[in-house]
Amino acid sequence: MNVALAPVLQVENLHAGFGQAGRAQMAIEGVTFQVRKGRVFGLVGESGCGKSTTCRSIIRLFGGSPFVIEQGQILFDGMDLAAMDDRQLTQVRGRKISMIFQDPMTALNPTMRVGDQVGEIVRRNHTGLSSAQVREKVVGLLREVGITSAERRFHAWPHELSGGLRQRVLIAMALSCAPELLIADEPTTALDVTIQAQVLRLLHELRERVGMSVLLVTHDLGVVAQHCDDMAVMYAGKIVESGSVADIFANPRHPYTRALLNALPANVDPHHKLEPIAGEPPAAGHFPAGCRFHPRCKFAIERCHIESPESENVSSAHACACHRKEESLW
Ligand SMILES: Nc1ncnc2c1ncn2[C@@H]1O[C@H](COP(=O)(O)OP(=O)(O)OP(=O)(O)O)[C@@H](O)[C@H]1O
Repeated sequence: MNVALAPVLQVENLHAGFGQAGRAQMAIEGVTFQVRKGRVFGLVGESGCGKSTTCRSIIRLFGGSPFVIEQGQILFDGMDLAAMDDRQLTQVRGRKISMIFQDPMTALNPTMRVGDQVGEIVRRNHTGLSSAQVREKVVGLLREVGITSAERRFHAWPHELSGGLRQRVLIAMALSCAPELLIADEPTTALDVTIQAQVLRLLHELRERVGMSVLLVTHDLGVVAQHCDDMAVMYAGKIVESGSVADIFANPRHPYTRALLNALPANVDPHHKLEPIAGEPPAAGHFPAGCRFHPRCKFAIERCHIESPESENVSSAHACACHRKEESLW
């Protein structure tokens, strides 16, 4: 086996949702995927399909909302994170797995200078450093994420930095523990397009330089095409298609993936009208019977209304959950 491609994270048949145990509404069901070592894995889908819930389940960060993992395993470094209690998870969270979020402003403390905030994390991860050593390490991290004049910016307040710089500060914090896995939940959605590209390029570079794996959440297939190696498409709490980015872009097998790809600007033929997917994705608690995509699917047949399709391989590293995945529909 190629050791470089061994999975660093394996999520197996994960069922999780919000509410009290026994009465919780499942937001994700049967979610299975692997993030391989040194690879960028893209999790893509429309708003509300369960991308954030999947990521947050891994490190169980829900800002106090009652949350239940009903079934499944989250295997990381030989441990099952789903079976760990909070105290055990603290040893993993922010040490071996770091996470960055969509809005870099709310994730920073507005009353603390950025250097001190990064320093706090450095101290936590590297005990026994002198103040001068902490400072040196912070400045090094700020430089590593491409912040120029790092010594000066050490003393800046978060509000003095642009959105792109703030996201870089958060990436510096996430990197201070040299994580094996970085979970980035829509890290660039709040940023404008040029800054988005810079931050994504930085993640890509770090993956190569530091060798970490990245789980990147996005609703943008263009981002997946440019920055990810492997991907999964989510719809209504389930993964409908997964595999290498090259395989899925060349040969999408799920009508939902196909529709998302059709809507990519580069694929839109100027002579044909863009066909958006009619209708809205259903919210947790309102999933239809059968295939969850069938009310919006122009290829749906009787079976799709009744029977939920299992995810099955269409080639060695490409799986799809659609009753019609083997047919030539397009
Ligand atoms: N704290 C919460 N309490 C109850 N339900 C929630 C909570 N957070 C999310 N949900 C529900 O779980 C489902 C999945 O939401 P989630 O945020 O994971 O989707 P998403 O794909 O990440 O969407 P977005 O791109 O908008 O963040 C949705 O139906 C949502 O309403």
